[in-house]
Amino acid sequence: MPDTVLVLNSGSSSIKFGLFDVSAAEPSLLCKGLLDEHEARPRLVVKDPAGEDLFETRRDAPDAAGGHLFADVLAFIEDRFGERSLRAVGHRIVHGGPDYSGPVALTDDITAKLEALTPLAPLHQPRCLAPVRTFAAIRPELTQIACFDTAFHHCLAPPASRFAIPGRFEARGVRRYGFHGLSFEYVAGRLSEIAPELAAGRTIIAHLGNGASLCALRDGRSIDTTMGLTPLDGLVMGTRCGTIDPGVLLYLQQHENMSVEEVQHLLYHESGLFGVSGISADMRTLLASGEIAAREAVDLFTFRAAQAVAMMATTLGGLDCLVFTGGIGEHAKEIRGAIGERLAWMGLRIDAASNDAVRGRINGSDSAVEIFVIPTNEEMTIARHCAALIRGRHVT
Ligand SMILES: Nc1ncnc2c1ncn2[C@@H]1O[C@H](COP(=O)(O)OP(=O)(O)O)[C@@H](O)[C@H]1O
Ligand SMILES: CC(=O)OP(=O)(O)O
Ligand SMILES: [Mg+2]
Repeated sequence: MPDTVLVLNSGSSSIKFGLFDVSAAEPSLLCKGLLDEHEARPRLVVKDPAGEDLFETRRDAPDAAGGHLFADVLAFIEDRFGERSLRAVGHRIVHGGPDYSGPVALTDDITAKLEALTPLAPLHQPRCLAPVRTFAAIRPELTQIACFDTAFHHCLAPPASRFAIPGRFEARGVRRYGFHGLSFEYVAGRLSEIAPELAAGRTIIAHLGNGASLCALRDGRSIDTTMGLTPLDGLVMGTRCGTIDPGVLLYLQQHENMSVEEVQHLLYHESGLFGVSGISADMRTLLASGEIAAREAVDLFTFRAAQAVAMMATTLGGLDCLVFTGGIGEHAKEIRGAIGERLAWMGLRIDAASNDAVRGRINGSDSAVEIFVIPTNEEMTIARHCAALIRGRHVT
């Protein structure tokens, strides 16, 4: 019977999971799946590592953040892999606040502390923590481990970590944290395997998914990122506005008489690609649409992403390597191509034929910057951290 770890990745647009065998030095995937709560009858789908269907079940009605479906996942695992195989559940927790620079075994107190960070990640934190509460209720003896999106950026230092507001707020934790760290950590590791000569260089990883952010890395460590105190800052996202004049928020409250809750809802749920296009938050839908508003939303997305690459390159003092990842970064060649074109002045050249291929190195031979597409795997990062933690030798 293998030692296994169940990994949950609750993102803003999906809940994914993976079951990993952690008996060997490197975790290996046993099965993966998706909890789809968007349908009238929530659905659990489990596939083998090659993507072949293993199991599917539906519930009659939606429940709180897939609670019953999490119990179904446990039942499936115990049925398939034996009752005592599961050593821990590892969770992607989006906000770790100022205290966590690495993974931590969850207690009720820590979970409550993380719940208190909900105002700083209202789209994510409740979705990440709901399964923690569910598992604690149905399997109180099970070890649960939090792995934070913020931890990879814990080394951010001034001036990159600061806002230009009075220092007393920084002392209270109002600073740039950064997110998508589990993804950046995985991709940085893959880059050092694929192109070890670039590992010590100046790299930007563009995680372009439903949420989107850039990370500037030197020597494989984060030195700047586009998200800040919250995952609202930076790039244009599916339904989030990204960087915005803070005066807009004051205007909306003072002149549009919007409440704090209404402004929050507007910026997290009704803005970004969805708000600008008025059509969809989904990049696939926008790229396939003939509507002008769809094209304008896509244009704004690539305009702001390219601007942000130049900004991160300034932090790095130049650029050796740009990596695309996330649902859009991995699959939307049009978006990679448009960002590359906007950065031609920096010497970036994307090779059209390589860009059409799904992954790998995509720069032309005349490019001043190496450009890659590397699929992310946040679940693998979590599995590695959990395996190290349960073996009692965790290093961050
Ligand atoms: N083939 C594709 N072409 C363009 N966009 C795609 C493609 N596949 C996925 N995407 C986009 O990726 C985004 C979702 O990214 P993903 O990283 O899966 O999301 P999440 O942040 O929820 O993990 C959506 O905007 C989706 O349209
Ligand atoms: C932090 C964040 O934006 O995550 P996601 O991409 O899953 O929305
Ligand atoms: Mg994601």
